[in-house]
Amino acid sequence: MKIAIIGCGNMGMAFARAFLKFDLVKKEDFLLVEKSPERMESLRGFQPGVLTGIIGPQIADYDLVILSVKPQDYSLVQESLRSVIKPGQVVFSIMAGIPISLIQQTLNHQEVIRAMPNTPAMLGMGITAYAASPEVDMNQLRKIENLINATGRSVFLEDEAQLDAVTALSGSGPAYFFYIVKAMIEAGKQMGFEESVASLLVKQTMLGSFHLINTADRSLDELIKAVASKGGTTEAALRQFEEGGTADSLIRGIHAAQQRATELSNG
Ligand SMILES: NC(=O)C1=CN([C@@H]2O[C@H](COP(=O)(O)OP(=O)(O)OC[C@H]3O[C@@H](n4cnc5c(N)ncnc54)[C@H](OP(=O)(O)O)[C@@H]3O)[C@@H](O)[C@H]2O)C=CC1
Ligand SMILES: O=C(O)[C@@H]1CCC=N1
Repeated sequence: MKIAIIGCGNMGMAFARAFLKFDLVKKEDFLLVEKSPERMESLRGFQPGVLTGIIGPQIADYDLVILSVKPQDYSLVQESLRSVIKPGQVVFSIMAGIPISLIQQTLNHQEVIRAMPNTPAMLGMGITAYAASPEVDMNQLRKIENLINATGRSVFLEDEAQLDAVTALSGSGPAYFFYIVKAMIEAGKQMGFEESVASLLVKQTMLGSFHLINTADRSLDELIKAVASKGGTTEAALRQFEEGGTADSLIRGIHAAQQRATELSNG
């Protein structure tokens, strides 16, 4: 399969590297389009078949065109892509918020898949939800699913509208996790630990706790209860979180992310 990637930043290259790792695509079968001169320079080491700063007619030679620019940059991309894209090519967008119908309309092109991955895709541990226009056939869809699975796990959504919520939950989710880890390390520093020690204590706690969630035959409430002894230290912390509205605040934040995804679709 020959793949063109437009916007070769964090996510575009996470996908490219995952495809390479599983031998799904050869290096010479990549066309990388990147605007940033610094990024272009670093992409030379990847040795793609074609590395360019502009969208040109050679795009028509590629089976799949991945759109991985920021949603705000899409209007410029569509202006040049519209005249070179050909029927039969599949457009695969990971841009937050931009609906399939808008991509179809702006590119005058019907075969479109919209997906929402997350940064653990860089390690092959991502989760990607995706939806497809009816014009994408089963054969195309199967090939795309194989590609996505090189970056981790995947969920097909019948209802594209759910992708804004996916964006808020798992797309942005890694940042929420890092935010909580950072706050815990900060608390450790305030209590007198070197950053390295605080970091080790917190990271290993998160890793072990994650495995407990995944393997222990207990609900989250039961897992919390098993840590929080009556009248003990954990209860003191949880009481403070409740009084400060920590869980509510996280939930409100996730709704705000969903709202922002919807705004991005409106330009
Ligand atoms: N980061 C994440 O966790 C996730 C991101 N996404 C989505 O993925 C997309 C990319 O995000 P991310 O990889 O983080 O962004 P990056 O900024 O890392 O990468 C985007 C790249 O596209 C370049 N670019 C902008 N305009 C053009 C153009 N016309 N032609 C070619 N290249 C262009 C940018 O250059 P310059 O910097 O000069 O503008 C930049 O290098 C976004 O739409 C985002 O919504 C989805 C899921 C998770
Ligand atoms: O913050 C963003 O807009 C993108 C989408 C999901 C993660 N990053």
